[in-house]
Amino acid sequence: MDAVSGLLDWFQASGGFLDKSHVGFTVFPDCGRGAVALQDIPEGHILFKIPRDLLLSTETSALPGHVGLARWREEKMHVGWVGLILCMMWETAQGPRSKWSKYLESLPATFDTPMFWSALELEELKGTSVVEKLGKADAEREFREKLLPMVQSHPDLFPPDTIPVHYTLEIYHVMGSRILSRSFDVEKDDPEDETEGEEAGNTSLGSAMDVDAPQEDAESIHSGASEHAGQDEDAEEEAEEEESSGVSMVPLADMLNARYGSENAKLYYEKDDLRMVSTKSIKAGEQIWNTYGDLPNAELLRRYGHVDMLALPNGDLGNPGDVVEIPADLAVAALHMADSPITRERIDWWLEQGGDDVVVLESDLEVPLALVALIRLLRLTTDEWEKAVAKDKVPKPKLDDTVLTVVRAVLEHRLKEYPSSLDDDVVLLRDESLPLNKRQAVIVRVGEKRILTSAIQKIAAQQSDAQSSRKRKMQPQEGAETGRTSKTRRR
Ligand SMILES: C[S@@+](CC[C@H](N)C(=O)[O-])C[C@H]1O[C@@H](n2cnc3c(N)ncnc32)[C@H](O)[C@@H]1O
Repeated sequence: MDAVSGLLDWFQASGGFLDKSHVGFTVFPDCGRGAVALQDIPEGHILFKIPRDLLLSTETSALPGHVGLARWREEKMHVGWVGLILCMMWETAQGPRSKWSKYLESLPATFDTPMFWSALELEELKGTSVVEKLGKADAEREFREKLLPMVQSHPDLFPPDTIPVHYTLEIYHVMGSRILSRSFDVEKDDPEDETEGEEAGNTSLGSAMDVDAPQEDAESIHSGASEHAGQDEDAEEEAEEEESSGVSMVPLADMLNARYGSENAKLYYEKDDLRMVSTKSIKAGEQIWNTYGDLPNAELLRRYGHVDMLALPNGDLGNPGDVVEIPADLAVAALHMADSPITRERIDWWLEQGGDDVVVLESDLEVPLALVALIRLLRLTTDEWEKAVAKDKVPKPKLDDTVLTVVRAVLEHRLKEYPSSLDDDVVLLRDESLPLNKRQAVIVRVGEKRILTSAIQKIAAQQSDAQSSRKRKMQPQEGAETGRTSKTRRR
């Protein structure tokens, strides 16, 4: 725990407050370092406070000022995470001269996240959405096209002999992963905002983890993190609007682990500091958990490198937050429609109307309404389609038997995207010698396949009920016959 005690000394010497009588830090066997209650903690208790100037961001690092703020923006260093990554590299290169050297030393330098997996390991994630979301190629493009030119054109700030030591692609990925797994999106301290103390600013947006508004009016907004990777031209233009300067590394707050449904502490912001506050009473000896937004295992693995395994209501082990992402294109395939200009036109219109290109099936197994609306749109006759466009109206998500049959076909197609069967994967998980990355990949697939399989079974049951009821309606009704018979008899 040397790294932690050094970090705590630095934290307190730099103006941070830690309630040492209530909060300790230790290593948990299955989640690494984390916080523990040293005595019973009531709800609403301040566990620690981080002065805003201890946050590490493009606002607090001196680097953007040294480069020149105009140049920084011209080179688009304020878009995405590349600017913060460069600040973290530069602060590390400053060694003990950096205010954050003790903090940076304490951060992990290796990760279990799929960003660092081999091609063979990534194969295990086939069928899940993890691989396409990694954005490794786009991240590396940012490194080559934005970060390196900036570094090479400022030998005063980045001496050439330090480039192979501190500004490599490998370190770039490590810094990106530190941000992905540990940053917070912190609302700027707005000098225009005249309100005092607790009324500071607006609610922050979500980054790796959320920071909430001041406790009284705390209202959490979960929004996607503006990740450094995967930004195409359009997204980049949008991102320009969305400045990334609030994305901050927050010492100590990033030492808390999280598990589905276990949150008992949360980070709030005030005008001058951020505060980790208990959101429930916590018993002595219990872990102090933050929340990462109760994410599905696919996202936990991609961002944090771990998965959640809890007892589910049906007795299985898994993550209640698991979901299956279904590309809208699968509806086209399930309807046996050709990938023609006509089909493309409808899909493009769907997207223009605000429809998503991916629909999400959750563990409640409810058929996603967006999928129903999309299927109905694709099935419109030419006349109906033209009317829908003229009225600017996407069909209502009415689920009838025909649409249900297509939904089932979509889910069956989706299930086939995984190379192995659910049963095979369940057997695989019994093998205790399975390497960690493979085990986590199998856990992700199993969670998703269980949802798909159960949803298909549920639809099959609905279809067979509907079929039986149709048969009953078509057959002469027994009651009526009996009635006639009895009438006849009576006669
Ligand atoms: C914000 S940091 C928390 C502190 C971290 N445990 C450490 O040792 O520095 C997030 C990282 O903690 C680990 N972690 C958090 N919650 C976990 C959990 N429920 N199970 C396993 N690992 C977890 C993951 O490695 C994740 O990337």
